[in-house]
Amino acid sequence: MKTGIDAISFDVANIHLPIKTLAIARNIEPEKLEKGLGLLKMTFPDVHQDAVVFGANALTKLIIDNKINLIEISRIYVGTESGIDSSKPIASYLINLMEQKFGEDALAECDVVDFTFACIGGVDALQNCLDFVKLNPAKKAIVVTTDFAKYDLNSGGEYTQGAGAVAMLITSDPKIIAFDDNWATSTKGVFDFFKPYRTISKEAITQNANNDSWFDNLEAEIEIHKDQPVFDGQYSNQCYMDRTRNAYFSFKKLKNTAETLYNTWNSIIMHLPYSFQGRRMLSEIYALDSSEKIIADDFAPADYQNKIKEVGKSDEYRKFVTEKLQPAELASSLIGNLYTGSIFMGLLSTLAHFYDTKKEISGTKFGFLAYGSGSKSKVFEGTIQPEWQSALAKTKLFENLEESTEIEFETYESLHKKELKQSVRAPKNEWVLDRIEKEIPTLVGARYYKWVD
Ligand SMILES: CC(=O)SCCNC(=O)CCNC(=O)[C@H](O)C(C)(C)COP(=O)(O)OP(=O)(O)OC[C@H]1O[C@@H](n2cnc3c(N)ncnc32)[C@H](O)[C@@H]1OP(=O)(O)O
Repeated sequence: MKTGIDAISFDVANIHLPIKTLAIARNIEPEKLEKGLGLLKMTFPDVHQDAVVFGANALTKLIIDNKINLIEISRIYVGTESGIDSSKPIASYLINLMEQKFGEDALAECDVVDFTFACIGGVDALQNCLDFVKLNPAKKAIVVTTDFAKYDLNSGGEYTQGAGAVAMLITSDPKIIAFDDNWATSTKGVFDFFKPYRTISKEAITQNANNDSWFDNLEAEIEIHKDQPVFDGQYSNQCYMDRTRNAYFSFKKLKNTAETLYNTWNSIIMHLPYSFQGRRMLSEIYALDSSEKIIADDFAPADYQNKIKEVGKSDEYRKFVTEKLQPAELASSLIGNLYTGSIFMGLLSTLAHFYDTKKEISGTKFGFLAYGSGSKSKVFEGTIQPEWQSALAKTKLFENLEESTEIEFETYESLHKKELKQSVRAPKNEWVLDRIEKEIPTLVGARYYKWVD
């Protein structure tokens, strides 16, 4: 029996800053961001949007577009690293909103939970739901990945920001992609990127202006959880490379194959914190998994990185990137980082590209290389199913991304500092954050959302 993704939908922030505008304001060469990292636009949440809003919108679209009967859904598992609460999961908010829209008690027996492991939490949720459906083939599950990839102003991560969600229906006999049973994992506990609770003075919060006004009543020194991570960019790249390489070669062992694995994949879907991360990180695996290219015996360890760089710049590798990686990069260039959703947006981007260019990919294999800081990689593969095109007909990814509204640099900065009070784009047919409770002691901090027609 096959298990996999039967339907997919998304919701991304529909306002953006051209990356060139940010580059000029920050005194960075635009070519570095555009040609070096593959960035074109950076999406950013509007005043009424947060991770719950994106997740709820993607989920609502999935339900409506695919006429899902909610009684059939046994699980809604959320991958996120943008939790708005240390106790109440985003999944609990989603249940409430879906019941508001589709009827009280529609999900009363549905199991819901959040999975958090940086950017790989959505893949963990997927793997769990696949196992569940394998055991219960008549049942269905939904995976929602939702995040706001927010970095400090002027930081090295600022130009990789983005926001949005991807939702997927997981069933037996899926229409889009069926996953194989082999999954390889590589794990190591490191501090490459994390979001710790930090003790911070009230003064510092006010200077940062990144606070909500209800902090005003707190003591001078408080412990807060910031949306923005503490990170070491180059070290996080090294961890990404080390984990994905180890998981890739474990996967080869699991499959017990001497064949160059990536040659068996029509497309390669990787976690893309920015568009060109995959192509910059994969050259090592590309070089190592083919005896003709290099293998450690051919050169001293000191030559190793140079040799990898050389391979990465070769025409052969460029051709490989264009064929196998570029379709996944297209949406990332126009959106930015989606954290848990990035790998699934890469899948959607690839499918939408082949759909728009009318390429038949049914029966081909896709390879997946997932990564989450902290750190963990999972490598797995799936086969595209005969009905993938009909399942994708309503998604219209690139048409939707074209409708994004450009914002000025000043608007971006005031959104980042939470100074803007009125939405840039009036909401329509979507969930919005209505208010945060500030008065009632037993509800302080509770977030309330509403649907806007
Ligand atoms: C969150 C996670 O997923 S962990 C894994 C990734 N880590 C992150 O996303 C953390 C947040 N982000 C960051 O810290 C940073 O944005 C990073 C680490 C991703 C990038 O760091 P930077 O210092 O900005 O860029 P870096 O020097 O690594 O690369 C710039 C690239 O642009 C190229 N470049 C520079 N100038 C130009 C130019 N004028 N024209 C063309 N290319 C240029 C460089 O050659 C280099 O590419 P190459 O190494 O492939 O040759």
